[in-house]
Amino acid sequence: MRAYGWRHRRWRRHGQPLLLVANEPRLFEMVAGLGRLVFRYRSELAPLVLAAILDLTALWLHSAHPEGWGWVLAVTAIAAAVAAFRGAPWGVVRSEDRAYAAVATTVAGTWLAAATALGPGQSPLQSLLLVAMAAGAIPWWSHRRRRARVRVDRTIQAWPDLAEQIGLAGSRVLSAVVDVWGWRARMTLRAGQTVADAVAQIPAIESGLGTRPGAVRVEPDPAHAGRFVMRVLAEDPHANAVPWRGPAARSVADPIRLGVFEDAAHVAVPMLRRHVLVGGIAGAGKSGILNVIIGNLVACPDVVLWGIDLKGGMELGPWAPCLARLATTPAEAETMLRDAVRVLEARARAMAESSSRLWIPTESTPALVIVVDEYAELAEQSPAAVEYADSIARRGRAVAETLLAATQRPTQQAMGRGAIRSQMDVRVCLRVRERRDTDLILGQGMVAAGWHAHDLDAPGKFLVSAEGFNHPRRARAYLVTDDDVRATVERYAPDRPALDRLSADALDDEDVYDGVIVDEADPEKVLQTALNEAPEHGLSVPELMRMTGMRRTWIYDRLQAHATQVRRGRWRMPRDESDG
Ligand SMILES: Nc1ncnc2c1ncn2[C@@H]1O[C@H](COP(=O)(O)OP(=O)(O)OP(=O)(O)O)[C@@H](O)[C@H]1O
Repeated sequence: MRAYGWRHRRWRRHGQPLLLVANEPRLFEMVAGLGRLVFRYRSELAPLVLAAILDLTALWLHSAHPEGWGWVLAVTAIAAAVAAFRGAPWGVVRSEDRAYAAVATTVAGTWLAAATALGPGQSPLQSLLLVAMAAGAIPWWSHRRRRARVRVDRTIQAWPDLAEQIGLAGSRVLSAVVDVWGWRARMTLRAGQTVADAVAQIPAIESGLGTRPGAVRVEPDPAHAGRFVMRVLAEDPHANAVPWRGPAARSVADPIRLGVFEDAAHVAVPMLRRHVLVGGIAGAGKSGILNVIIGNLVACPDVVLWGIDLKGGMELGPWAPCLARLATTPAEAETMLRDAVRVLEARARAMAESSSRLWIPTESTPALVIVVDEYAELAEQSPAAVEYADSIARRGRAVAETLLAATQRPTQQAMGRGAIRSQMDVRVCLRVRERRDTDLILGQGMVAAGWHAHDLDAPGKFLVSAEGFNHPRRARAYLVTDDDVRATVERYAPDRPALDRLSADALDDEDVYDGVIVDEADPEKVLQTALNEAPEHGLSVPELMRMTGMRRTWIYDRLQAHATQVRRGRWRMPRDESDG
């Protein structure tokens, strides 16, 4: 059946003779269809259109002002220079694009000048025009960003229909830009709809736009509840590992750069006075995140690092020379956390006496960060340790004593009974198996708000929730290789700080070193005893400095003479000597 439009109704009302219009609609439709086609493919047709315009202009100039070819050349030279140096009027910024614009302007202008003087029909001007057009058209047609812009234009035009089909009827595209990885658009929703509606429709949007699954991101507009930014990633910016370039932090107060967002911005998270929870399935990259954080903190002279690794030191062992203490058994972990509580209390007392509210980390009064790899293991094997950790989580911020804990599923059971999970200020969520695990790591309701960690598809990809990080932006952590760890340890281990006097005094040496009883009057004897009784993984120089009260060079002299290095930066007496 034929559909009759407004033209028929108007003609019927005004009595237009039917005979005259019999073939006109078809002709009209054909012309309109052709016009639509030309408009749709205007970008692709640009070289042909330019050649036609040049021909017609040359025809007119040759007949009206054949002597004006000199002016044409002068204008060409100026236009080519402006295109080359400013990218104007085409608005191009990249040097290759400016070069293309300048060459195209020069060729077109020179041809026009010649055709103005000789006439466009003069042989071989038409052949030259054809060759030049073909040569210029090939890079034009194959230009990636041009094609992307055209695709975006078409998508924007088609959006109203698409929006109906994907359940976002009434939404509109306000503006769109093509970027390195794809394109992004500012969108507005129909009154009453929210970003949550757009988030819920992400798979439908991907299907409607014909992208690969996981290519669309929806980010709320902080200034308007009914608007959002939609990013469409033609390529995954995080497809390849992002190499770590070494520590960027120089103080524990500096934000730590964990990796990069999809727009290549750094993920720089402040960690001073913040407890950090890193969660994700096995192999998701938890140790990788810990490595990035530790790799930065070891370069900060105002923080002391302690580590707990109940996998026998497998994960944190390589950092041992930079850790003032490393616990690898539940008993050591319990002692360490108990000591941390003592440090906390000593600092709190000192601050109360001096009426100060915050412990300011400096090289002589460093912050204390306790790294716990696989927290669930600790909770299972040492409930007493968890009591101490709980206390640190609740009271540690003011005295600059914080926890950095990694675990697979931070259920209440895995985290121990206390309030530790709720005290975690920075949450880093790597890939999880089930949606509800995201809520476990990041907090209740986060999946519904668009934090889809179950969609992360490679190790090291993560979402971060912290103060100032309120939107689910995907990021990928830097990859810290074993060589990076070795180089960083070598560079920074000799300069690691010891705890301040007040904190060190709060520790009971008897307990700390598994029953080593030291005679404080004689540092030589203290050193001898400590090295004899040192644990399997040895003692670090800062620990020995604290025990003996002597300087680094004094310790090194004696270590070189008597002790062996069991691991980089960790010392004890050779076994036969200590046994004897
Ligand atoms: N940022 C990253 N970029 C690329 N690959 C990574 C990244 N982080 C980790 N990986 C890869 O993933 C593997 C597993 O990472 P990692 O050991 O950190 O995971 P995990 O979550 O700690 O696992 P587990 O719970 O078994 O200890 C690594 O061997 C590494 O090859």
